[in-house]
Amino acid sequence: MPLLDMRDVRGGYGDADILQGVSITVAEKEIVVIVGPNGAGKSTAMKAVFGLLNVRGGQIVFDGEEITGWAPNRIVQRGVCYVPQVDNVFREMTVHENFEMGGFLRSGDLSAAYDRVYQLFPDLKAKRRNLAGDLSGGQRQMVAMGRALMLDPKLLLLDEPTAGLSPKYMEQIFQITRDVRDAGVSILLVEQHAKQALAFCDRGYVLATGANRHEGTGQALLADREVAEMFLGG
Ligand SMILES: Nc1ncnc2c1ncn2[C@@H]1O[C@H](COP(=O)(O)OP(=O)(O)OP(=O)(O)O)[C@@H](O)[C@H]1O
Repeated sequence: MPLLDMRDVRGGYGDADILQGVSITVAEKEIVVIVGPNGAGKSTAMKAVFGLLNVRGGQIVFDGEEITGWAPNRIVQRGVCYVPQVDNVFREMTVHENFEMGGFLRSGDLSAAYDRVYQLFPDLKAKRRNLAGDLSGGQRQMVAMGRALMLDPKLLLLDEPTAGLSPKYMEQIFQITRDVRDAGVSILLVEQHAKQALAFCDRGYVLATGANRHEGTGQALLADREVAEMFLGG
């Protein structure tokens, strides 16, 4: 049984359905990427998992329990964390304070959680007293991921984590995403950099106009002529 099983989900923000039947699964310790043209509903599909959408059809099962219609705070408690594309750090707080905020919902000793994030993001250790707003875009993205990881999620949702980053930082974010997976966390991410993301993920989904269009291993999708011609720029 997959960790996340989103089946035939329909829904939107107001009355109109943006998702017309989207099905996505993520297995334990798997990195799954959602790609597709602008406005395809990639971010919306991810928001549906996190309870940010009016879901009007289909169902979302996480770790054996149906979470369709749950509020985000309850979904967080169940083990899913979401890193939005923008405004994902407290800019006026230090790196360490951002991590503290991340751990706020957890009780008990957080020292192991701090050790883990500083191990994953060694660059941030030296910058732990710097304001998050003063960091580079790539480092801010790491703060956002670290803050989410303070909650020790089973599934991490990343909305375009490499948006606006240089190729060097993009590769670094992908590498860190692998490290996070190797530490036992499953990952679902939305990516604009479709080629690079398909090359790095385990499995991918191509969405178009709010519905599934293609799915397969990253390598299979990269090798698919139709996917290449229609979605990857030939
Ligand atoms: N908060 C919102 N309220 C109303 N409509 C929205 C909202 N967010 C997105 N939409 C609409 O939903 C559709 C799908 O948007 P979504 O952001 O999921 O696309 P996407 O595939 O992630 O593309 P992009 O790469 O452009 O972000 C678009 O038509 C968009 O205008």
